[in-house]
Amino acid sequence: MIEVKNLHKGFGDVQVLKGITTTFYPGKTNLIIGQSGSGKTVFLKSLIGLHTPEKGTVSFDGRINTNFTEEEKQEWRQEIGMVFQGSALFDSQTVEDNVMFPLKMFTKKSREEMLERVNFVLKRVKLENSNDKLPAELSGGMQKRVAIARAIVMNPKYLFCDEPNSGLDPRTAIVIDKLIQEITDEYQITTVINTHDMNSVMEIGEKIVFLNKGKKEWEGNSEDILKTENEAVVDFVYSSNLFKKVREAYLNETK
Ligand SMILES: Nc1ncnc2c1ncn2[C@@H]1O[C@H](COP(=O)(O)OP(=O)(O)OP(=O)(O)O)[C@@H](O)[C@H]1O
Repeated sequence: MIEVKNLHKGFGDVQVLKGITTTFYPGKTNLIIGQSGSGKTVFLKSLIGLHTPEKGTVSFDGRINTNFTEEEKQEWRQEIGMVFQGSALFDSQTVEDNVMFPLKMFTKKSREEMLERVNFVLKRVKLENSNDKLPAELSGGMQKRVAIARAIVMNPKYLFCDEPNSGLDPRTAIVIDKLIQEITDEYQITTVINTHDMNSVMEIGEKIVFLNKGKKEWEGNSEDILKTENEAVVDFVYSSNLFKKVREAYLNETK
């Protein structure tokens, strides 16, 4: 569980996060949405310790990250998996080496043990028999799956994904979303995803936090978002005609 309390972060005179409080539970896909510039990336970076908040706390199962000793910080970092925009794989390394990288960095496992774990996670993302391929030989969706395999290879408690669907066609995007949701549930990971993708909001939004100008404007799940009358959420989420129609149909059905 990740508990965020009154989080503030600014740069110089510009206050970006203005007191955000929310809780992310294990086994749930938690989505952060909001307009460009609303503070989603700064928020995610503040959670993983890349930004230090001026005020407020982020606690990971009761442990406040800014209070960690150097040793505790190292341990905590190993509990975190990350999937970046554009996958961020090492181009010159094979799939196997990419996925094995965190194990080599952080564990003292033997090569056989590492390989066993790599093969396990590659199978989990349905990429068995791709060990020797280079990222350039894979489609965007497959690269994303390698990135997910690498993110879970250390068996993380927390998974952070920054725009995991960027650059993918809608069908592949849903496959990736579902995979993240399944893995989150299966291993009871606390997963936090920054997204622009309204399909993701509807498909896997078990908890959605809507940021507006650095504040938490609204939170709820994918069903709540269909019912909400919050103007800022409605303006943002239902700016497309398609989603407007989906909402109208839902509201008519549930009248
Ligand atoms: N390192 C920084 N120094 C100064 N200002 C920053 C820094 N990082 C972000 N900002 C500012 O914080 C604000 C929020 O940026 P952020 O990247 O979090 O938005 P976002 O919601 O992720 O946007 P997008 O959806 O376009 O990625 C912006 O006005 C940005 O210019």
